[in-house]
Amino acid sequence: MSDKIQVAIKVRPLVTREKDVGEFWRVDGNALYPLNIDKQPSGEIFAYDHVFANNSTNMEVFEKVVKPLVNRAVKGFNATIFAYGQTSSGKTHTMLGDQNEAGITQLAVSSMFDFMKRLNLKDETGKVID
Ligand SMILES: Nc1ncnc2c1ncn2[C@@H]1O[C@H](COP(=O)(O)OP(=O)(O)OP(=O)(O)O)[C@@H](O)[C@H]1O
Repeated sequence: MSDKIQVAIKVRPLVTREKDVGEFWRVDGNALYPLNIDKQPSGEIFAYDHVFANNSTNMEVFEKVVKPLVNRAVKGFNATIFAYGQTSSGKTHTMLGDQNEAGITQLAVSSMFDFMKRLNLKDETGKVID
């Protein structure tokens, strides 16, 4: 990851009220192609560092975007991840997850604890803390 700021888009699945209208976007690689009312590409292209299609999991987002930052953070570098988007775009689902999948916050914290475990840190008696 070379750029200091990276932007990743996660397209969420349609919710019930949107199903009659259908998908608004076609995802291809790291680009989004808006679809017009006939579901044809409108000709515009929006490209980002990463684009995750609507069947992507939070784990995929974590592995691709978050884990490299966690790996740097545990070495002392600063890192920030925030979700930005209009209401109901899926920020909470991505950050916190739901009953079916963990969010990237939980995955990041778990990953940090795994890292600390591998350091075999010892308490004052010399016993490895697990
Ligand atoms: N990947 C996903 N799979 C299934 N459902 C999803 C997914 N992402 C979002 N949703 C659903 O879409 C709806 C809106 O998502 P969410 O509440 O995360 O949006 P939000 O951006 O946090 O909204 P707000 O800004 O209004 O709080 C919710 O019903 C959520 O369960």
